[in-house]
Amino acid sequence: MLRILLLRCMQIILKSCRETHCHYCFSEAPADVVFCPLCTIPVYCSRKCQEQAVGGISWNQDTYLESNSNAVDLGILSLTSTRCMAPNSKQIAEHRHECGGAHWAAVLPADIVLAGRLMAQYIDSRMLTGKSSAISGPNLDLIQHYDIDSPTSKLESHICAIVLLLCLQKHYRSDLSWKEETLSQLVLLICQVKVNSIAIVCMKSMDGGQGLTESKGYSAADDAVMCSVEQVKVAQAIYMSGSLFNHSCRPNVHAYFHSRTLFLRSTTYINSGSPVELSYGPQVGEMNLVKRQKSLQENYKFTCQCSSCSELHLSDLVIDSFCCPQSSCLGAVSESTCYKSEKNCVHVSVDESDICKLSLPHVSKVDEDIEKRRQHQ
Ligand SMILES: C[S@@+](CC[C@H](N)C(=O)[O-])C[C@H]1O[C@@H](n2cnc3c(N)ncnc32)[C@H](O)[C@@H]1O
Repeated sequence: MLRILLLRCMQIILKSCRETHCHYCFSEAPADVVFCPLCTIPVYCSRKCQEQAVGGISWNQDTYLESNSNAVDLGILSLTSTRCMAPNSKQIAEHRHECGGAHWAAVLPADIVLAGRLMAQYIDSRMLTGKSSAISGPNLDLIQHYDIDSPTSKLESHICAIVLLLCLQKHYRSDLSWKEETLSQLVLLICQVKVNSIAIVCMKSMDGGQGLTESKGYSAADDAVMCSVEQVKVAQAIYMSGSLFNHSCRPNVHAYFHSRTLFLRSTTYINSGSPVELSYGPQVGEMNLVKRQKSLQENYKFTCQCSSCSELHLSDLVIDSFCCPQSSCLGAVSESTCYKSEKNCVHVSVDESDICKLSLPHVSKVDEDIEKRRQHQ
């Protein structure tokens, strides 16, 4: 079995989970949450998570904000600024640049704040190595679709990049000099985040229990209870190597998360030289071909060319089908495919090697049968 652990990453909690989940490890937040000492945006499940996200804070009268209440006046916050602190350790705090000043991280969309975190990580690592002059942007080896983006989407990326740059400049103040191309680098970064970010999901019990992670599993037999669980999107992340995997509607690896870490586990034997493909969402058996293609186009802006989309699968035929009313007919008949089929047959590829032929009943005969049944009732 193939197991891959992917670490190099940057994450951001989704707005819908801001008050219910830890902003660092994404587990469900306990009743006694820990707040960021400098602003009211994030909550953490423990001091450890808070320190990892915020870093060491030097306390003084100017920087301290009473933030142990979510009801802090946003007007006051937006007027309050904290002194920019250069990173002084190897650990780069992901949230520090979002603290103080305008409350922008709570307002901008998650993917823009994520792009801001990547930019801040690049700046902080340069400052750590003493290269704080002439900031441009990180050179990430990630695909982007700027060329095919709609004019509205391009405009949105440009406006968000301008706002983000102003926010970052406010945080870093005069400690840095910015290159002219920084703005276009930020547009590029935003486009890369849009194409490559992965949704972090956790399993949530719908019976009011605690959130479950997939690895713990849940055995109804062991516990003699039934439990309904649902996948909940809690955060959005960029994993540098995780972003290299293409989508397949019949993936050969399954992605799951432990806190912030992405794991991939093979679900089938993968031949040497075959691509390792995961699912971005739609899968054969869950949605028909048309719906899968539509979902990938709408959410990820590409036309799926995976092997499963190049041929018709049995499940694509039967998933939205009617059950055949003829007792002698084994199959389920899809309304659309029935009329398109030639000589009253549909050719179905069951798997790559096996092609089977489904016989369809004559529509007029079906009508007769239905009429006969009505008369019997
Ligand atoms: C996260 S990237 C995957 C890695 C990318 N192929 C690369 O070379 O870096 C996602 C992009 O890859 C392409 N892609 C991924 N799966 C695909 C598929 N099944 N069919 C067509 N294009 C796909 C699309 O352009 C999509 O926006």
